[in-house]
Amino acid sequence: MPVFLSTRDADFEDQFTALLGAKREDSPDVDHIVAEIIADVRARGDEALLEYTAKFDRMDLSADQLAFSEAEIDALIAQVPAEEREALELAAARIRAYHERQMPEDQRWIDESGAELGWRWTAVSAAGLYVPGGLASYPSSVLMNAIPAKVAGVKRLAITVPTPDGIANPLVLLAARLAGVDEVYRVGGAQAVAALAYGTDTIKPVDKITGPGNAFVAAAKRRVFGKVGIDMIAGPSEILVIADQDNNPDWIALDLLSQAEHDESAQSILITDSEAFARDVCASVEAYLETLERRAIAGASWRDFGAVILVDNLDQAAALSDRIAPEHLELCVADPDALSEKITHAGAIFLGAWTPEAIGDYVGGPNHVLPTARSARFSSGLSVMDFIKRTTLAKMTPAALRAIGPAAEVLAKSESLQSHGLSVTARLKSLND
Ligand SMILES: NC(=O)c1ccc[n+]([C@@H]2O[C@H](COP(=O)([O-])OP(=O)(O)OC[C@H]3O[C@@H](n4cnc5c(N)ncnc54)[C@H](O)[C@@H]3O)[C@@H](O)[C@H]2O)c1
Ligand SMILES: N[C@H](CO)Cc1c[nH]c[nH+]1
Ligand SMILES: [Zn+2]
Repeated sequence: MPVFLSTRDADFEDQFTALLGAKREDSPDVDHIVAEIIADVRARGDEALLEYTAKFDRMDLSADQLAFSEAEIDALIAQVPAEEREALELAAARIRAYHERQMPEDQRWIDESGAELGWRWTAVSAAGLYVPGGLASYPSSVLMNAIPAKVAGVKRLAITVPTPDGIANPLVLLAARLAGVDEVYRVGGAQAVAALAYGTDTIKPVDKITGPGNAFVAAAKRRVFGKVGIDMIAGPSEILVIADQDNNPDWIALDLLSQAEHDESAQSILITDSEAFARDVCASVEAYLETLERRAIAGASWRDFGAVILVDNLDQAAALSDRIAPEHLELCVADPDALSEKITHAGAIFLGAWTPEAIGDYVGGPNHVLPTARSARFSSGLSVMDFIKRTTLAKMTPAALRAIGPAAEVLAKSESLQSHGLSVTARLKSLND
């Protein structure tokens, strides 16, 4: 059973704080293992990569088998049934259309001093896209990573994806082909992140690593940040559903289970103002757990990290939601738009009972790579912005330098940085000569 809290409980604040602090992905053990793996891949390159792949994914490869060849990709793609290809193409088109709107414009203007100022956007040169593949396979994540990168103009796209026991999902390769990915490597976990960051003989280093993954992948991304850019910490999935009693308990139960089934470390939370509805949803979750193929994973997640919170009103629900800062927030209430106005911290919001979170996972259009573990307080879901960077531009004229240069001279003096000041003085002096 998940924990059941009520804001009326005398110790609610303590219980809620304990829920927020629940250790799901930030464990020192994981970080310790990951640090060793990264150091080993840095030191031994492909050799270490092959050993970890044998250990964790049970595959004995040679270095020249790390990358999927074009012929292997062609053969796998040929196996994809038409229905799956069409669904993937629909998803790709919708994701592309959504992300094309995100591309910002360059700016350039002349201010009152006569200085010309601005900025321009350019893409990172090479991006490494982590596609999870341990407990489930994620063709949709290929699209969610690669399409924004392509829209941004990234020249080289490399995917790493674990293929446990050597089993590759043909749809992952088709998604890579559809999205214009250049290289696909059959490696996963912290070792893949290390290879993308530091490079090996086979995998050339990239400038930015994006994509979701389990606790090992999330910890590895944290550790390589600085050597390369990363998007965010997109770890084990989460859903928070705020629902009133006018909902079908089965629908809400399935929404909670949809994220619980990703990982034993996933987290599903229901906030409602109706105790009877909460009990109905819990009963429905238990009933579905009897039948689901992934009941072991979903059941463990619901038991260990699931929660039901009873509130007096929806304002309370919104305030608690902001403290949780969930990856996914479903608002199944009479006026979801009004409630969403009261929410500040969430990776993605799904408005109304007709918008199951799973639509966002596949075909809605917005990105499904989203911040987890409360990091929606300070980061956003993956977007075109993650693959571009801004370079500022400044162009002075003699008149502009005359107008603003003296202030620079004063500030340089106050910082005791003589050459800074003199570089301005020399130019101003030449104007007066
Ligand atoms: N937040 C998001 O946007 C988002 C999107 C999709 C999926 N996800 C999450 O991604 C995760 C996918 O996890 P997964 O496990 O299916 O695939 P994964 O590819 O992330 O992890 C598999 C790899 O983990 C490594 N690993 C496993 N056990 C290990 C151990 N004991 N020591 C060292 N390394 C180990 C192995 O190298 C293995 O190849 C789930 O948690 C899911 O919820 C999140
Ligand atoms: N819900 C995941 C993000 O947390 C994304 C996903 C991919 N496939 C299914 N779900
Ligand atoms: Zn999902």
